[in-house]
Amino acid sequence: MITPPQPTLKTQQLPAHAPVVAVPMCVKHIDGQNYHTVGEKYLTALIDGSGVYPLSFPALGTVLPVEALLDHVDGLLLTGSPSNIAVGHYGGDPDRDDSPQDPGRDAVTLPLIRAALQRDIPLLAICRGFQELNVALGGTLHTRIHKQTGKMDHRGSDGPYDDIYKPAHDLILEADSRFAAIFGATRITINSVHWQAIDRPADRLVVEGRAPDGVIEAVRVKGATFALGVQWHPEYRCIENADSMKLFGAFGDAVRVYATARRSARDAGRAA
Ligand SMILES: N[C@@H](CCC(=O)NCCCC(=O)O)C(=O)O
Repeated sequence: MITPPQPTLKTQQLPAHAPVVAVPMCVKHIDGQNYHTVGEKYLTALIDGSGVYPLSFPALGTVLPVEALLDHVDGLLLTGSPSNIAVGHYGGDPDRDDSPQDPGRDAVTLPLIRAALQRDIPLLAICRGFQELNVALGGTLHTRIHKQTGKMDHRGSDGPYDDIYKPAHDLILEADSRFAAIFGATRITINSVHWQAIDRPADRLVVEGRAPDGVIEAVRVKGATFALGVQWHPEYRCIENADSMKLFGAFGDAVRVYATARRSARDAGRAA
């Protein structure tokens, strides 16, 4: 039995014109109805860590023009989720029979990632979002890392939350990587709450960090101003972790630069 979710962390007051970051939601089935949800810790991490407004976006990609969303936002955050990307999107081995699926989310995030990268919108992808980034760009996944010879068990415990998201292993970063520059270090300690992981990284991804067992944990999109993916959970109690605040702070800085340019272009269009 998992103890109730962590208490809502203190959230700062944002300036009126703080930039806006889109956060695609997941579909949960409760009592026969669909609910569109997002974990609160991602929202408070954007507010407290990045200084931006989160804008949750429903997983209705088959009826909503997801690309139109990008005309109104300054960044994209792809959250984690217990659900897995449908294997059909990357041609991998059959997933476990009881693998939780979320086709509604798949239908939004995979095209949204490609569209955001075409516009060079700042993007931060976390856990499932990290895996979506790889699949959207043509990469593949392992569906059960703990079954791989020589790999650690990267799954979280059964609770309570502080145990699930406790520090689990080191992250070893390439010395010349964007992440090493953000953290000011080539080795940090991270949490781990995932069954799956990148198998073949997409051609556009630079692998910047791995776990001690070689599992890919940090990637950067080649040629993008700010498009980073992480397999761990920096959003969890973000304000209590210096490395997490550095990562969300760097994301917020990139979003503010993009927002300024977007507003200037919009104002110039109005003046014309
Ligand atoms: N289902 C995938 C991705 C794991 C993941 O995103 N875990 C987070 C769960 C809840 C949360 O913190 O948002 C896998 O198992 O690899």
